[in-house]
Amino acid sequence: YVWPSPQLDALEAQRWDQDDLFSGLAGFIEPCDFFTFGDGTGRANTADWIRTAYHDMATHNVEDGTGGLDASIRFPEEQSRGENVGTGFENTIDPFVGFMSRHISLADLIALGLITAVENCGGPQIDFRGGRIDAAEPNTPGVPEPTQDIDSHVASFARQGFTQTEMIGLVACGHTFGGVEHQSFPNTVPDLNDPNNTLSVAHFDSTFGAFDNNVATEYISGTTQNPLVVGLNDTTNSDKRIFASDGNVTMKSFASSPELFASTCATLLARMLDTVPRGVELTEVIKPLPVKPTQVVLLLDGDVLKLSGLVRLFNQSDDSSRSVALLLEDHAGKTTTNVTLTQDHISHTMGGRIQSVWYAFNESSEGSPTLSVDPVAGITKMRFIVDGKLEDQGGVGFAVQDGVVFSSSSCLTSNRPTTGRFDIAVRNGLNVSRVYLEQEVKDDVGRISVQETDVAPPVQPVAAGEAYSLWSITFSDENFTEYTIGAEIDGVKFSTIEKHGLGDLNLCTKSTPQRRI
Ligand code: HEM
Repeated sequence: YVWPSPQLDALEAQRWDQDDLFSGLAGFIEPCDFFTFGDGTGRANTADWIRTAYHDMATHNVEDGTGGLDASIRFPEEQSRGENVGTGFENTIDPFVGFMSRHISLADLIALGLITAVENCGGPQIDFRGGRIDAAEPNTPGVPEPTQDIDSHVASFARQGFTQTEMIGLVACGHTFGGVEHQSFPNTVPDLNDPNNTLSVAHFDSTFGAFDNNVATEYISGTTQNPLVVGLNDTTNSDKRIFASDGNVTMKSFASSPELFASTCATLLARMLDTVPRGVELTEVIKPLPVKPTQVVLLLDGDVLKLSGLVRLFNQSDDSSRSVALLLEDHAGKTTTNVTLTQDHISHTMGGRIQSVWYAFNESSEGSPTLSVDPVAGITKMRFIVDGKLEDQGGVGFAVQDGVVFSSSSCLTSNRPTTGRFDIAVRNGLNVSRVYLEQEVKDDVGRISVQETDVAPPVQPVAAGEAYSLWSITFSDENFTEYTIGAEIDGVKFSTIEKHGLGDLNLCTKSTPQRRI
């Protein structure tokens, strides 16, 4: 895709900046057997995340198109069903909710949780598409349980959209992580009395925090301790029935080839994540942009436009001799700025297999982290030159919108109660039909939408330098909410990326009057 695209940019960051400051779930699963939810050992967040994705998806019905990966597992009503025993779902959803935004649903985060867990803990790369929609209500029950017989399991996976062979694959791909906990399944797993496994979790294989084919090699060699294969209670030995249901052909192939196991899991897990209710349209597979501007902020500050941001070079070594230059093009088509950028930080993805190097939009590490641009000339696009090679998305450049920007003349009119004025600078000569503040709000089932508050056009134009006029709105805000700025320019909606809140503003002083023409 071509940058900027607000939703794809956000999904791309969450998917490919797995351990970065701004996004990334990987911090919750380092090391891979890390467990954050309550005291005790033997469980791992990775396993909870993978099981959550499966149980959310497993309600799908291919016939009527209902159910699927839609975060319906967040509803207490669904979590309290016998088929969803345990605390793993809460453990998964609690931290994920903080990563939701207008562009990323909880269901997308559940999908990304599985991908991050598998990729960061030794597994293959999994294709990710975004655009899942969070359900408004619980789905019909439908998660398979270990007490059911093989015919029920085959029928259950068929209802979810998977063949018998695919069922064997999916169960093995999931059960390379985690295990069965005594508290949830006391008849399958006894109290283990193990000081290194205080939650008494009988693991499916000897490496419960890692993706590998041990679940298959140990099963085929007869050394498996999988509690759903060698459990004392044969009624709950569902993995035994499933794995053996094709005469062990599939499990033998997994045991003899870690590569085949990994590639089969990559395909099956991607399909599992893309199993969504009928009518939901997923995006294209989110590929990493090789050169990606991020956190790009343009503000009007007095008589200058200030540009700040970062550019990420994906899959690059940490090379101090690399040169990265930023070129800015103005409304007349001229390149007005050509600065050499400084390295800012490094991030990793896929468990350290891929590294990204980030450069900040400032000329030196000591300088201010912004570039000044003449507002009259303005800015229309960015280009980068990396070690002499032009990076401009095949000629289109990286478009920057300078038509409607936040003005740093915004200030607090009163501290108690908190009342403030947002000044929004609108470029003269543009066809701007609306300016509004955007606030992310949650509905009564936790889904995020955007609430718009119109900013009335000024009664008389208020000049802000030669190129801009100010539209202002005064409002009180007890909740210190943050807003993005939205506008309709030539009938097309646009939003700033950065958020502003009254909490960030200083008290208005006499030196920030509004000038009138
Ligand atoms: C017939 C199908 C399946 C049955 C009967 C089944 C059964 C179970 C049971 C009884 C547990 C123990 C849960 C606990 O102790 O709280 C479990 C755990 C787990 N299952 Fe499955 N499962 C099935 C399919 C799958 C699939 C398809 C996946 C993923 C692709 C999956 C992923 C997991 C994971 C990761 C855990 C470990 C959870 C943890 O350790 O916290 N399962 N499964």
